[in-house]
Amino acid sequence: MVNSNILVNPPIVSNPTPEAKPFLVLDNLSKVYPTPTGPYTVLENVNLTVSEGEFICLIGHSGCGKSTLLNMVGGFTQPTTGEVRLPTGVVTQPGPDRMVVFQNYSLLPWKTAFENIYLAVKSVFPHKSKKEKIEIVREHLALVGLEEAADKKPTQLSGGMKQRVAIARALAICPQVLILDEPFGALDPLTREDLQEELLDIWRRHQVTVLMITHDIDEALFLADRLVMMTNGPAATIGEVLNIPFSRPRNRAQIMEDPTYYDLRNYALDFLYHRYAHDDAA
Ligand SMILES: Nc1ncnc2c1ncn2[C@@H]1O[C@H](COP(=O)(O)OP(=O)(O)OP(=O)(O)O)[C@@H](O)[C@H]1O
Repeated sequence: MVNSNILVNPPIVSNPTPEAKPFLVLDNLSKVYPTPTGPYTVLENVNLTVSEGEFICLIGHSGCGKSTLLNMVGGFTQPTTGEVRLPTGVVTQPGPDRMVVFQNYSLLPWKTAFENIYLAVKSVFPHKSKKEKIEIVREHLALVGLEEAADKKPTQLSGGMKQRVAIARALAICPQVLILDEPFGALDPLTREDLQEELLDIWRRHQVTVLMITHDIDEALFLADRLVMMTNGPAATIGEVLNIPFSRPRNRAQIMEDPTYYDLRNYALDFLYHRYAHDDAA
């Protein structure tokens, strides 16, 4: 267990609403599921305002409702109360402006890497010429360094390569928000670190707004502008939001030499394993 008294410089804890212009707004969201034993409140009073191009990581114990929250942003499930807003309006259904990448890659196994991306591009840009669509696919395969693997099927790709294809497919249709549900959870540590660096590079070039679930505090501290820490369910909510002040582009070795890194890390660990310890995790 981590003792919060050991913090030398307490990290800056931000309010959920930054001063920058709001882009994605989670406004007083709650989610209640009907169950055989009565209504079950998963989330309550969730408020968060995200700026355009921000990188947000979400952390919290298993079952607290992180996926439920991102599913509401994705439009796959509707909030019981409150709403998710983008400048284009209230989110009521899935749309190409919000693309999701899951941990299990979700590629079509009978299609090649190229075809998996092409299908997504074709469905979102039906009016583009075939030449343009092929160009978009090639450009995005190159973005994730997979030009050579274009004709391989998912079974011929490693986990890291499959996840690169899934990210390329999501970005090829130019979403405004990229939703990542523990995208690197199934990867070995070295591949995971490579993909974190690639994701940061892609994010910088695409200027996409990212919401990412992770169970890994170090991953969140390397990637995010802000780390959203969830309380435990039932009726989970956002407990605190940590500002992660490291300048960009980030260098992992440099960050790990910075005492602030350990202040933030200890603070997040204390939140998860002391203040909001989970029965199974405490
Ligand atoms: N359709 C549903 N009906 C009833 N309960 C549900 C439904 N979907 C999810 N839940 C419950 O809501 C809670 C939150 O689930 P969710 O998958 O959002 O958590 P999570 O934080 O993403 O978990 P993990 O980190 O393990 O993926 C869990 O208790 C889950 O059992």
